[in-house]
Formats: sequence, structure tokens, C-alpha cells
Amino acid sequence: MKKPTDDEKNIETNFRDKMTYGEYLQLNSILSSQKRLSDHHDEMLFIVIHQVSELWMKLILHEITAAKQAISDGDLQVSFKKLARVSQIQSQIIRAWDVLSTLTPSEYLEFRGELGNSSGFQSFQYRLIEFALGNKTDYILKIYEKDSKLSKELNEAYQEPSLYDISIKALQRGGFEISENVLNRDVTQPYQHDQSVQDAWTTVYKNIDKYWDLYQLAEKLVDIEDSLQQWRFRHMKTVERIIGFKIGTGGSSGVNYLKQVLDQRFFPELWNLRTEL
Ligand code: HEM
Ligand SMILES: N[C@@H](CC(=O)c1ccccc1NC=O)C(=O)O
Repeated sequence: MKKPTDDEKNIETNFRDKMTYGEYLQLNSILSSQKRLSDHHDEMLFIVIHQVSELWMKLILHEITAAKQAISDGDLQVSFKKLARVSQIQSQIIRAWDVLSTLTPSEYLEFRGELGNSSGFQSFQYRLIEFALGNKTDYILKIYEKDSKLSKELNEAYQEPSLYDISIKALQRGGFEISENVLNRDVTQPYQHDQSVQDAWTTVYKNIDKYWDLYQLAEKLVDIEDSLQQWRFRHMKTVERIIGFKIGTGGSSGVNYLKQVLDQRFFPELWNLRTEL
């Protein structure tokens, strides 16, 4: 046997009886969670893509929660760091569609039946993200009624002001007059366009030297909505290339449903002002 090098000896003593890489990352549980229901080779891709996306969603939620707190505390610079990270994660999950697109219709249909009525529609973390960004839709709450833990968490997220609600409060603190209807609005309702908010953001964009922080905040929000729409678009197109216009396992019309979802917007004034400027 070859004599160990100093590095090999040191590494071996260094690791002895210590917490390992796999223990720290709980790889036993993560890497034993890819249970194919068919013995189809490509079902592994399908499972891994979803799990990777859910892990990234977990980090997105972690960062948005911290960003909301930072904005409420008036630490806009701190929030930019978190929101920039959200955008980078979004780039990763958008890119994940390229990997999934290597799944052909024939391959998918060979194991689609195993999925039963389950659907991405039931992604709990995706709904938490939508709620955090302000897309509050109450029919989603019904889906989780039977699961008391998830239902409680989702209801709490539903009652919370969104990232945009909190950003509008930052506008007010920056000296802008915002309509009381917006400031005291019922945050469980979908956000409605408001002229005072649009006027405030427009002033920010016309005077970026004076309102540099609010301007940066606005652009970070636009980055996030832009990426979310790109994710939705890639989902819709990937679904079209894999199942065409078949109805979804979740019971929706499928691609046509996913096309309609593209009309749901998050930060309307930030998009409208671009026409107005
Ligand atoms: C072969 C791949 C996929 C197909 C054919 C597919 C198909 C669909 C369809 C048809 C729907 C509409 C609901 C329904 O009737 O089922 C849907 C919703 C959804 N899917 Fe997928 N999907 C795929 C991959 C993914 C992946 C990788 C994710 C990532 C987590 C995902 C997340 C979602 C989410 C979050 C929704 C709800 C969208 C909303 O209501 O706005 N899907 N999917
Ligand atoms: N709705 C998909 C099924 C599907 O994609 C799916 C099923 C179980 C777990 C995650 C899924 N992904 C996203 O919707 C379909 O109609 O084929």
C-alpha cells in the first residue's frame, strides 16, 4: 500500500469522531428522498427538478422575510442585498426549465399516470412566495384546510402585509403622500392600482439623485416580478411542449390556465410609470 501523504494523514485525523459533511447537511434524508413510483429512468429527473426548485423556494422565502423586516426597519441597503439574492435564485430556477425540457412527451407520458391527481398547483412554498409578493387568492387556502399545520402557516402568510405593502410604507416614510385607502387597506385582498402610489414612484424615477434608495428598491421589485413572470412563462411553454393542451392532473385546463396566470401582476404602478415617464 502506498505511504499516505502528510495531507492524507492530517485529513484523516482531522475528521476522526467529528461531525461530518453528510451529517451537517442531513444528506441521508435528502438523498434518500427520490422515490420513483415507476421504474422509468426519467422519473428521477422529474423528482429532482421539483425538489431542487422547492429548496430554492425555501431560500427565496427566507430572504424575502428578511428583506421585509429590513425595509420595515428603514434599512433599505440591507434589503437590497437580500432582494438581489432572490433575483439570482430566480435565475437558477428559470434555468432549471432547460434541464426539464430534455424530457420528451413520450417519456413523460410513461410515468404521468403514477402522479394521480397531484400537481404543482399544490406547492405550498410557491403559494407562500405569491402571498409574500402580494398575490393573495383565498381559494388557495381551501386546498390546505385539511392539513392544520400548513393551513395555519398559510393563513398567517395571508394576513401579513406583502413586500409591496411594506415598500409603500417606505415611500410614505420618504415623505410621499399616500392615500389612506392604501395605507389602511385590507392586506388579505389583492392589491389594487392606486394613483397616489403611482405618482410617488413616478417622482422617484424622475428624481433618482434625490431618492436613490427608493429608486433602487423599486428596481429590485421590478427585477423580482420580471423574473417571476419569466418563470411562469417558461413553465407554461415547457408544459406545452411536454403535454400540449391536455388537461392538468390538478384538474385545470392545463396550458390555457397557465397562460391566464400570466395576467396576475404584482407591482402595477412600477410597470405603469414606465409609460408615463
Ligand atoms: C413535466 C413537467 C410539468 C408539467 C407537465 C406541469 C404541468 C402543470 C399544469 C398542467 C399545471 C396547472 C394545474 C394542473 O391542472 O395541474 C401546473 C401548475 C403548477 N406547476 Fe407545474 N408542471 C410541470 C413541472 C413543474 C415544475 C418543475 C414545477 C416547479 C416546482 C412546477 C410548479 C407548478 C406550480 C407552482 C403550479 C401552480 C401554478 C399556479 O397556479 O399559478 N411545475 N403545472
Ligand atoms: N400537473 C402536471 C403534473 C405535474 O406536473 C406534477 C405532478 C406531481 C408533482 C409535481 C408536478 N409538477 C408540476 O405541476 C400534469 O398535468 O402532468
